[in-house]
Amino acid sequence: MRVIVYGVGAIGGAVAAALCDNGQEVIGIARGRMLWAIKANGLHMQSPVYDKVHKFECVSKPAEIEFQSDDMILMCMKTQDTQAALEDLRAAGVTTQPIFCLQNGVANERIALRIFPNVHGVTVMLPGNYLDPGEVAAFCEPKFGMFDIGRYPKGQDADDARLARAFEGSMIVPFLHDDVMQSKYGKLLMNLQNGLTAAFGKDAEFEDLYEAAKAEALAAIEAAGITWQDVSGKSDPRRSEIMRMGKIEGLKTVGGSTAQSLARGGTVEIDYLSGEISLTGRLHGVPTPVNDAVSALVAAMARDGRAPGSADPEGMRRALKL
Ligand SMILES: NC(=O)C1=CN([C@@H]2O[C@H](COP(=O)(O)OP(=O)(O)OC[C@H]3O[C@@H](n4cnc5c(N)ncnc54)[C@H](OP(=O)(O)O)[C@@H]3O)[C@@H](O)[C@H]2O)C=CC1
Ligand SMILES: CC(C)(CO)C(=O)C(=O)O
Repeated sequence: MRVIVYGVGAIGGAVAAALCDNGQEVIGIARGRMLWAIKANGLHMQSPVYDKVHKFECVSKPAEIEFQSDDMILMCMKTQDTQAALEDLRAAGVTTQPIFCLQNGVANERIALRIFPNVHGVTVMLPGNYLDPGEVAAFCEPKFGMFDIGRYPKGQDADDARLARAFEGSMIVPFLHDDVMQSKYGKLLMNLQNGLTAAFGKDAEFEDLYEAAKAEALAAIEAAGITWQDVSGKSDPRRSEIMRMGKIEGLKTVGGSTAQSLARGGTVEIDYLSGEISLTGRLHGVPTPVNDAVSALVAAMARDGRAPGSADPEGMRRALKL
């Protein structure tokens, strides 16, 4: 059994490191300078209690892999890159192998299920950082983080158990879940902070905007009849044991995964985070002005190449009359 880590960045890097520690056969798929750095020097993974370099096979696209029926495929790219990545898997001959979506938001599983029959969701609770090509970090201790794992749209099966076993005892703690999308909706509510952190900076005051975005989200998902599970720090008792925020000497983060995308330049995932709430609201007649404004602002910042933290929360409050 091999584990294909598709999209080696912050999360894919942490996952590859945890699996390598467990003696799993890992094949990474990466691109750009990340690919060349891993090929040349391996992947350097750090946490407050961890500092290792891992060497594993890494390729530039699925077509370079001869897929086997018992391979597991872990989707670790941002949602805006999912469709193209799935098409490359199909072209490379993937059929019934399990596709696990280790991604924020709730859109990936549905996108994957159009193409592949065996799709699984994973809620990723792991603050990860893509520092530089070949360099990734996770800021929690004692573990990098924890995953809820289950079949999409519901239930759990032997492939979920196989993935959980692959992580058992590693720096990532796996939990099997009967209704993983409930957990992923709970994580989506937390990720409504991603756009705010990206726009205004991780140390800015925007609690009022987050609370307003969350209230809209709760109204929209209730109108849609969606049930969710609170997996936030305040409510999920697993977090305090497994993942406490720590420090890594000499390393700083610009913020969550969306802020990191802005910092590196390129595209952002915001339409599948705040934008998922706008979509749900529009489908069910619930206004979502705060989430609409956050998506529009962060998309514009990405388009214009603006740095994370370069927008002013007062401007948004004024525009929204908050
Ligand atoms: N970072 C975090 O703390 C957390 C992130 N998540 C979620 O995990 C997912 C991944 O996020 P994260 O790890 O931060 O993202 P990163 O951008 O750090 O890593 C994704 C990597 O995948 C690469 N990639 C994208 N498409 C392809 C492709 N077709 N072939 C090869 N490589 C590809 C990207 O390349 P390129 O850079 O060139 O685009 C990038 O290097 C997202 O859904 C995110 O929301 C969930 C919890 C926490
Ligand atoms: C909540 C957080 C910040 C870390 O788990 C995240 O999901 C992200 O950065 O996208």
